[in-house]
Amino acid sequence: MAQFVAPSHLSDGLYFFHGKRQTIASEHTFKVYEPHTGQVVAHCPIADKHSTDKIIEAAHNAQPKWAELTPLERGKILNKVADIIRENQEALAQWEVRTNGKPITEARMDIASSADTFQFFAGVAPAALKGDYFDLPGPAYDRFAYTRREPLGVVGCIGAWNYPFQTCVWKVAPALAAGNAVVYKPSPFAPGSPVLLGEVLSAAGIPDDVYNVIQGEADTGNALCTNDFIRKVSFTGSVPTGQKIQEACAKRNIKPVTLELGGKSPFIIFDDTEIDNAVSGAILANFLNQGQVCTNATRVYVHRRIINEFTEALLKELEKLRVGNPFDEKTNVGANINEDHLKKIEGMVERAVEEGAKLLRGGKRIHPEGFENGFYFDPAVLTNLTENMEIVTDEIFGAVMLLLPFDHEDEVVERANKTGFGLASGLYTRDLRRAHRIAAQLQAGTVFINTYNDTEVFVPFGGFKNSGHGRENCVETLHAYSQVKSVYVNTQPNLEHHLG
Ligand SMILES: NC(=O)C1=CN([C@@H]2O[C@H](COP(=O)(O)OP(=O)(O)OC[C@H]3O[C@@H](n4cnc5c(N)ncnc54)[C@H](O)[C@@H]3O)[C@@H](O)[C@H]2O)C=CC1
Ligand SMILES: NCCCC(=O)O
Repeated sequence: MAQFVAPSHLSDGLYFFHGKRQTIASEHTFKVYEPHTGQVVAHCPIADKHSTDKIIEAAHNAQPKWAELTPLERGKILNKVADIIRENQEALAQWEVRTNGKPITEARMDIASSADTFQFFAGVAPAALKGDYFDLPGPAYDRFAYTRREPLGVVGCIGAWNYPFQTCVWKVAPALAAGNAVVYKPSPFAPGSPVLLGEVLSAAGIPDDVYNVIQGEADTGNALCTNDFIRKVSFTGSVPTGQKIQEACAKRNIKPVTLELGGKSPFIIFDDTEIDNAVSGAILANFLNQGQVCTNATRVYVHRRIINEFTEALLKELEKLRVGNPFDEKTNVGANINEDHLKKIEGMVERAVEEGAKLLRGGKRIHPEGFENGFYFDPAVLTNLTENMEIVTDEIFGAVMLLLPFDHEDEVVERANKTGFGLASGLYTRDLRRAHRIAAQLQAGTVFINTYNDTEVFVPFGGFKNSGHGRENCVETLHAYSQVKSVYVNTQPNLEHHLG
């Protein structure tokens, strides 16, 4: 068992199988960018169907031995994973910044919470992966039934790029705790972190081929979804890709899917709110991780009576915002994931302004000194918007805050729910009765009251409506990575059996 030492570069291998970092031969590659410098740091080979199938087959062969361990035995290994992550928090966080461009202060939190995730699933698995017992007619010791909770086999996971390490952990920790093997395909925009996780898992004692990383784009993802050995797919990404994945997972054999998809969350600020608190909440809800958070509350509804005061306080607070070098401890907003994504956000802001929106600040690419080629965007605040503008209806996935006035509670709830998405929502008020009345009406998987963007490993996370189905981060997740077998028992098989 090798000790985990964070590598200084990953260009020698962005695959993980047979228990170590590897590369493969391939005719096709994609470029790996470092968002904060804008430099290409690797050319990653793309796994075709043949390579994908081979790695999945090895996982299929390795899984039964892992499944033979009891949940407690597996949990001991997963607790070691948590320990190694904590011991290497700084090195892993530095890698996360290089991979994704986010501020180091945020990356540290992502890594710390990933350790908690392994610890949580290690701890709950022995109690949660349990069966039931049923009496059948006759003496209880002659005939009864019981259930067993068994792993599914090999689970295929496909991730987005905004939380490269954490997204991977949210899938891998429960899947492994339940006794499955995993084949993970990261986003080609942030391929490194799951490979580092592989090295951590091996150092903790996860057997070879139980955890694997393959690389590629849509074709590789599709090869994963349509492989017969894959018994479940867990996906984090956009709604259109989620639709394709759900379809692909029904094609060759029926695979259950967990879909964590996009959002367009509303954030409602009532006129009884302490303005400074609401300003901090709105900034957290919009500019965390450069605005690249699925739960982001871009639609900020502010009561008309306080919207001027709120806007003034917000713009004043945003004068302190520091955009730039993500390794600087004082930076609040780092680099966007890549140039195309940055252009997409700029384009949405430009079109909104052409349609009549008023840009109050930011909204353009910037080139901080020393990092001129990095993908930096000055967070935007827009007002003078209407509900049917593209920027108000479509997911932006960038640092753009939209200010929309409202007059009445019923009106704002209706506007908040008028979207196909249903991932998250938030509200600020001092009136607790109103807060819970609205929480009950909002069509979203998570509601934040006087707070935003909290995620705890023991609280369910997932979407309503087109934002997906299934939950991560809770005991229920373990059930989604396992299946129930019912066993009927007759301890007296020699007794005469009566039909009917
Ligand atoms: N609900 C949630 O927990 C989260 C949702 N997201 C959502 O993810 C999106 C941003 O991430 P992106 O990487 O741009 O999403 P995306 O949907 O473009 O890609 C996600 C992953 O799917 C793969 N993929 C693309 N086409 C595929 C296909 N046909 N078959 C199989 N795999 C395929 C990509 O290579 C990537 O690994 C946003 O919509 C965001 O809201 C992001 C993070 C969390
Ligand atoms: N820590 C936030 C997770 C949500 C997301 O992946 O966008």
